[in-house]
Amino acid sequence: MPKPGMFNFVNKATWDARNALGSLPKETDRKNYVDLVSSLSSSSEALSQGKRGADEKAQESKDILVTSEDGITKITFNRPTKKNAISFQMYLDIMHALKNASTDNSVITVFTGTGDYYSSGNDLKNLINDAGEIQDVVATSTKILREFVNCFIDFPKPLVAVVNGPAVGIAVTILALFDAVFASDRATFHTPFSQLSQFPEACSTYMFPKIMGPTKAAEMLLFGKKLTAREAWAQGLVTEVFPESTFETEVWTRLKTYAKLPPNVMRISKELIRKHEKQKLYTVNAEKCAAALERMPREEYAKALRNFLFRKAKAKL
Ligand SMILES: CCCCC/C=C/CC(=O)SCCNC(=O)CCNC(=O)[C@H](O)C(C)(C)COP(=O)(O)OP(=O)(O)OC[C@H]1O[C@@H](n2cnc3c(N)ncnc32)[C@H](O)[C@@H]1OP(=O)(O)O
Repeated sequence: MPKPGMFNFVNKATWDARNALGSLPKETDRKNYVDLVSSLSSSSEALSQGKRGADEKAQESKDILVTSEDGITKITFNRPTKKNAISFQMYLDIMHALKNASTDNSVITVFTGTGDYYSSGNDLKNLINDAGEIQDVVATSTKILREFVNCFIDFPKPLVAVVNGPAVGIAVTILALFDAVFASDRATFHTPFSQLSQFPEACSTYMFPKIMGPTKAAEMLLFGKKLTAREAWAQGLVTEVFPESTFETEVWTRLKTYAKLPPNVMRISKELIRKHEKQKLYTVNAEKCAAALERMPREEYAKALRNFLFRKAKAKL
């Protein structure tokens, strides 16, 4: 083989390395190569395990709790004083937790909330700065949102929501990407997007009509109708509703049984279920994000935000 040119970096490096070996017998050359690759792969595994361990520690932020027990990784919205509203940091922590959960030893992954709420959705204060001024952070939000939703589309193991109380906004829409949704009869499901001058996210514009039919989906996504747990079950968004008094015991007993099912077959079945939809879901997610960036009526949005942020002060007047 003639010596490759100086800008042909990879081939030149290969050529130089081979040349340096001189006339080594082919078999010895092959064995050395296999030994080298084996040593590299075991050290890179150790490195990634060490890194994963460090990541696990890093993700123990106070607002998102991650625990793993009985084959179940539990991701908890843990910001009860703010009704578990999801801050920017929490979106990042959840993505991190999902990435770890996809490769840890657990069989299923579960989301739930601390306190009386499951989650009040996006933290509306994500969009204001320390001085209380509304900022145009739509571009940043859109980027995080797209990656966040893709993590749910791609999540390879069974994903279950244990909806312990009211859920609002993105905490509701994302449920359509879960494999099972267990709700307390105290839970409600509210998507006030028009009231907030926002577009429905998390592929709900595609998944909700598919799950509940277009008119029921429009009732939720366009008109912001709040559903009770039983209504959400009747529309197919919720798998099963449990009485509040026995909710935790019944649900966790059930989940522990599910976590004993063979993990590989569940993972492959989930892949087969989602396979034909994946491309569509990525597209819908990207389209919603592009619409938020380019077509969001910012004045209406700012007004809706101001109404929420200053509602308590107004009520006192
Ligand atoms: C990366 C970005 C991605 C963007 C993705 C977009 C998603 C869209 C959505 O999720 S839209 C949905 C947004 N959520 C809401 O509109 C809910 C707003 N909150 C409320 O309407 C009410 O707070 C309530 C109905 C959830 C609860 O009412 P209640 O009267 O029982 O309690 P308080 O209002 O006093 O709430 C207690 C404190 O919690 C704060 N809080 C609650 N929800 C949010 C929230 N979503 N964002 C920010 N803060 C929230 C509330 O302000 C109180 O705090 P305070 O005690 O400091 O006043």
